[in-house]
Amino acid sequence: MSEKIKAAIVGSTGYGGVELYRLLASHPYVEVTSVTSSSSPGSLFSEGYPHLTDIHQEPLDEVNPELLKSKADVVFLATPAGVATKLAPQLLETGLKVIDLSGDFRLKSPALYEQWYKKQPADEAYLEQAVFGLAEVYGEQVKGASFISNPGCYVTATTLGLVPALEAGWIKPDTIIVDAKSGVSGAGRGVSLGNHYSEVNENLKAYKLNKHQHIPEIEMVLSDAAGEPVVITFSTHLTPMTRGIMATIYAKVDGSRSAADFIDLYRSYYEGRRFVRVRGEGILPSTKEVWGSNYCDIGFAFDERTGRITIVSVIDNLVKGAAGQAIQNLNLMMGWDESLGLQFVPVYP
Ligand SMILES: NC(=O)C1=CN([C@@H]2O[C@H](COP(=O)(O)OP(=O)(O)OC[C@H]3O[C@@H](n4cnc5c(N)ncnc54)[C@H](OP(=O)(O)O)[C@@H]3O)[C@@H](O)[C@H]2O)C=CC1
Ligand SMILES: CC(=O)N[C@@H](CCC(=O)OP(=O)(O)O)C(=O)O
Repeated sequence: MSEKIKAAIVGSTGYGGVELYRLLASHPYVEVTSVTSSSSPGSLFSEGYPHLTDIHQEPLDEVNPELLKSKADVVFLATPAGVATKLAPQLLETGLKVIDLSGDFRLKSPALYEQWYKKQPADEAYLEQAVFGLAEVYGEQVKGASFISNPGCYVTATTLGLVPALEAGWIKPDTIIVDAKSGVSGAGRGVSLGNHYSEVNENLKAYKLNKHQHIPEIEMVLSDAAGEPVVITFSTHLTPMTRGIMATIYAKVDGSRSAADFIDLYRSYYEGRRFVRVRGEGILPSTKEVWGSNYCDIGFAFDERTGRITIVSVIDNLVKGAAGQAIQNLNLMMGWDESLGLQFVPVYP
């Protein structure tokens, strides 16, 4: 390739945005030409993030579709829910490609978005246009698309852990329970009572039980895989760690299957997809084993007494759960190898 494509990051001062910057900085075919701030345009990126001193020198741009069009080919939106609803259509109208990391275009039903996000939904024509970028499941639809809605972090860990079993009809859809845990960076950089140090440290908190905004998104993917409506019990917990999501998933097995059968099924489903690693028998993944990487690692335990399979799926929420998967989607959109710029080893310990 002779020329790099130019990328802009809106919401660069947040955790998803700064992670996009970190990963794109070493992408062989991408140059970051604009990082924006809606609240402090003109200031330096390194003022808010001193680790970027001498790495990024230009002032932050304002969020202006015409300016972005003049500087970029593709725009990543790492903004809170409700921002992309209006901004993404404006950017698409200028001819830019858009990858939205928020929940604004994931649910195809405006009523469902309003119900779970308590915000005004996007225009239906754009909801239709947005391709849901769960790369290992809908990668073929991502290829050549110009507008991607990147999946939620919990959604990525949970659905990658369930889709092969549901598609194969190996688990009973009405028995699924997901017990998920996230590191605090999942809540973004903004401070709130619930995520400051003394509230989180040495603490484990359940939150948004049966009310989490990722529930309809997970059910959308699982229903698609099962070929019938699926509803789940989904419980989220805040853990005293910076990065990482673990989804521990329980379901009744349909028929007679062992953990080894599940391992074979998942290895065959994800064959050729380098970012899903299926562990061997008796080996369960932990969040640190994917830290800083784009991997989703999956392991199994089968309980013969109850007939239940336990599936453990882990990701780094900021990489596979956000920026990494967004770049994986850019690679697929552009017809490149999906792993470009993402081929790094997890940070350990
Ligand atoms: N954190 C995570 O692990 C994940 C996050 N996501 C989603 O990605 C998105 C970003 O999340 P995250 O980075 O954690 O959030 P942060 O709160 O850390 O950052 C969001 C950034 O958006 C910018 N912003 C706020 N309002 C506007 C606006 N009206 N127009 C333009 N920019 C605005 C702010 O920067 P400024 O004021 O400088 O403009 C802010 O820094 C969210 O939708 C989130 O749900 C998805 C998966 C995982
Ligand atoms: C730890 C924590 O608070 N995590 C956030 C994840 C938010 C997120 O990623 O939001 P959308 O994908 O819906 O945009 C939460 O549970 O709401």
